[in-house]
Amino acid sequence: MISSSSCSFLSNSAVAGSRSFCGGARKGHSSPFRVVCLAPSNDRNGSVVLDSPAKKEQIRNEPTSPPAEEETVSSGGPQDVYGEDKATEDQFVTPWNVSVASGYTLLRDPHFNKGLAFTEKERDAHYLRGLLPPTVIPQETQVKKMIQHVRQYQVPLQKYMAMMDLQERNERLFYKLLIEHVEELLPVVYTPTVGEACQKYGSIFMRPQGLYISLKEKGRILEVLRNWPEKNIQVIVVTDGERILGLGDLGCQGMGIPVGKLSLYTALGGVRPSACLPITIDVGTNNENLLNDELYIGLKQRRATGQEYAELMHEFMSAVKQNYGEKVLIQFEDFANHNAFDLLEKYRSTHLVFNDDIQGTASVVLAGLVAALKLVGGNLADHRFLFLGAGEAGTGIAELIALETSKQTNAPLDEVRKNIWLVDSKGLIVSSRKESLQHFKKPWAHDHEPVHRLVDAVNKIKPTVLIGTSGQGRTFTKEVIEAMASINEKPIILSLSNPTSQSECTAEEAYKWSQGRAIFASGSPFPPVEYEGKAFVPGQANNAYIFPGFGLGLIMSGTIRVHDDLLLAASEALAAQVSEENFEKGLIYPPFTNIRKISAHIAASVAAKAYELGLATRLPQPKDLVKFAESCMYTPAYRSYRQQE
Ligand SMILES: NC(=O)C1=CN([C@@H]2O[C@H](COP(=O)(O)OP(=O)(O)OC[C@H]3O[C@@H](n4cnc5c(N)ncnc54)[C@H](OP(=O)(O)O)[C@@H]3O)[C@@H](O)[C@H]2O)C=CC1
Ligand SMILES: CC(=O)C(=O)O
Ligand SMILES: [Mg+2]
Repeated sequence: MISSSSCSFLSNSAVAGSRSFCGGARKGHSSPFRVVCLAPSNDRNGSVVLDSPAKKEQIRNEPTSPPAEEETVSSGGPQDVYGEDKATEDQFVTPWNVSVASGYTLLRDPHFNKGLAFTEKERDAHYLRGLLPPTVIPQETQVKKMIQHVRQYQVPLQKYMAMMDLQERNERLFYKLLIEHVEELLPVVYTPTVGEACQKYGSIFMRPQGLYISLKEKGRILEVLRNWPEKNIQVIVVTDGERILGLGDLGCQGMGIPVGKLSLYTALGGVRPSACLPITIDVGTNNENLLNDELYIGLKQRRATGQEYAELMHEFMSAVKQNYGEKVLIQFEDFANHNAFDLLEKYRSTHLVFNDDIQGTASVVLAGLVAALKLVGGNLADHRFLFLGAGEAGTGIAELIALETSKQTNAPLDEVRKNIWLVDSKGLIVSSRKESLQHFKKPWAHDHEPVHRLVDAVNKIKPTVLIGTSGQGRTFTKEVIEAMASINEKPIILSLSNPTSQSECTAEEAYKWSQGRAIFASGSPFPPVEYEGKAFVPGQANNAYIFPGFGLGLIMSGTIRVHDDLLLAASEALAAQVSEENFEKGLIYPPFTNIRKISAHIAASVAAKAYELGLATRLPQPKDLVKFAESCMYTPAYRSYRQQE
């Protein structure tokens, strides 16, 4: 056996950042075991050497006779559109090599396994002969095979499990499949199916994903972070599981959300999978079913609150900064609103933090509204907004609309807020309720008599835009939609709550009850609807449009703090991606098919704004930020492995 550090290509820093699964292999298997190095390796100029696209094509066409390994060209860097994934690292070129075990262990390492795509030469070089059936198939064929495999399942959760299984076996194939079939597979790895997966998380997973930090680890969180095998982390998505989609407190089982969001960071935004870290903070759960379930995987105690909660979170935030530095992005996801706003407020000036439910959602909805104005006319200031739901998503969106309107009109924020109304579980938010309101609702308490029912609020406020962020399914009733349609020629109706079961109305209901006049989008996807012989394609208003590109923009520019203007920049970039063809179909969001291109534009716009505000630390500023963003993106094509001499 040769230890990983004996690889002559490995510099000290590369050793620190490399994955070595040698230890596991030693314990588990007695198969031949040696160190191999992956191309890329470094040429003398410090640039990364990769196989050329032409050579990759040759491999595809002639899988049984791979070209000589010496035929390599320089790649990576800004010219290499979607070519390599190194540019999101801290230095422009990071000299690294990775050591992996060969043989049986290599096949069981999801980061490096290629399955039947291992070439004849690789099979010889890496002790794989006999461990695989004799056929060699290219990655493209593997993708075709896998999509057929996923499609054979009728039950969404089975499709989800097939995808997770693939992710655990062959990471690059997982991402290639997801990228190439993004419209079809997004509802499988993300909402709505991820909601059901979280509900059943404890029983469907054989192998833990991500990092669990519970109250038991108090005082030792830095130690726990150091147990994670990757060192160069760029994005952490963290939840405490208290508000998972619209499904409530799922405790430790909320882990499905950070895992799913981070797979979108990679597939949609091109952030390297090894730079992504899903974390669940387990402070207990108030979900009685879970507390009484002997198979529940989390802490069986009621949720810690107050000082105990704050101390654990503070230790976590400090440990993250200590371990990964100032520039790691921490995305808060699906915290309950009584913690979410406070955490964002507390850490926004000391850490690079972003709350997806408050800020990402706001940015995506503002983009959809700006696009919708092209269909309905007028400026933001000409419209009146009514929300069902005044929590993270509702007040986050409301605040960004107000900010943008105020910038456009030079009117004070307090003045423009008066055009925006919110309804919570107790009715319309009005000034007579102000004393008892949570702090994030107070700015929305306008003078009005109390109104209890949504339909009455619609008839009294006469909104042009109705937005559902209540987490309560079927609350946009026939009466409500008909009222919107009687007030507006083209009512804008957004049912943002997830998963599908919690959507305020279905696409079919929105079109049917508005006689085909609604401009509709929903948080979870609905299939196209036919109404009176006309096809309607509903859009998906989901923060998945924003956070991957937004995060990439922060990372590639080395931005150290999130500023509201960055959210506006992301929003503007997304709205600009809606084409005439999309508008003709009534769409206010572009299709997800082009999401990597969209993400590159969002990233560029966010980075440009960060440079303008002096928040970006990566200097000099690249000239063409879109190209730079594209060059930073991870691509899941297999790499050629070569043996160490
Ligand atoms: N499409 C997307 O990208 C996103 C969608 N969402 C979805 O939005 C929903 C809400 O999330 P979030 O804002 O974080 O949750 P919060 O818990 O912060 O807010 C929920 C709000 O809905 C109100 N509410 C609950 N029941 C009713 C009811 N019957 N009538 C009127 N209002 C009601 C609550 O009222 P009260 O304050 O009185 O309790 C609260 O104001 C979830 O389903 C989530 O999945 C969230 C983020 C992004
Ligand atoms: C989409 C999302 O972030 C949510 O529903 O919570
Ligand atoms: Mg969320």
